[in-house]
Amino acid sequence: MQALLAMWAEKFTVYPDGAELPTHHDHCLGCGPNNPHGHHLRALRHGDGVQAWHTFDNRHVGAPGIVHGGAVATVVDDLYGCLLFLEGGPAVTRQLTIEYLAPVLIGAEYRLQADVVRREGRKLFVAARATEPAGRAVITSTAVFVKVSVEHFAQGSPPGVPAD
Ligand SMILES: CCCCCCCCCCCC(=O)SCCNC(=O)CCNC(=O)[C@H](O)C(C)(C)COP(=O)(O)OP(=O)(O)OC[C@H]1O[C@@H](n2cnc3c(N)ncnc32)[C@H](O)[C@@H]1OP(=O)(O)O
Repeated sequence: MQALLAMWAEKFTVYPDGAELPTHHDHCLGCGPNNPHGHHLRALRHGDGVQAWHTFDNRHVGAPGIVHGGAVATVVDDLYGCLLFLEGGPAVTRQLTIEYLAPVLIGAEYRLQADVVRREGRKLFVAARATEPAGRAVITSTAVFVKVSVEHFAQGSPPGVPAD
């Protein structure tokens, strides 16, 4: 676990505009390339925020043809987690809200954008949206993240080690 924490710490560096941001780790449900249940999200720096183009597949279906709301929340939460790479240190989700404005469709590509709205002590207030190619927003979101030390994550087992 200590090696993983050290690797995370190295990811909090400078990323130029347009650069692809790193994954949190290989098995992350949002962005990990080696999680077979995951979303494999890839995020880019976009100005002071992050953006991603994302297509949900049938592993994340709720009503037929429509993405499960929890899957949408997972991806938005993870996109905020990518925004942290621009903040210079880790934080965790304390509150997450999603406004589901229109169904998110399986197989359709959406543009996701997340930005820091304001910083207050150890709190980061962030906002995100997903839009169709034509520009209509299908979800909007706000969240409160709380900055933590890298050691916060030592509470869990390393990925690949069964917790049960
Ligand atoms: C690359 C590696 C990185 C790793 C990245 C890993 C992958 C990222 C994935 C995406 C992100 C996630 O899923 S993260 C995983 C899901 N989240 C978690 O597991 C977090 C679980 N919660 C906790 O561990 C704890 O509650 C903490 C550490 C967040 C905070 O605990 P605490 O220190 O006791 O503080 P707490 O009382 O809860 O409140 C913290 C501050 O937030 C304020 N606060 C609380 N609720 C609200 C609210 N709704 N709106 C405004 N403010 C609020 C409080 O007033 C307080 O302000 P003030 O008094 O400070 O002013």
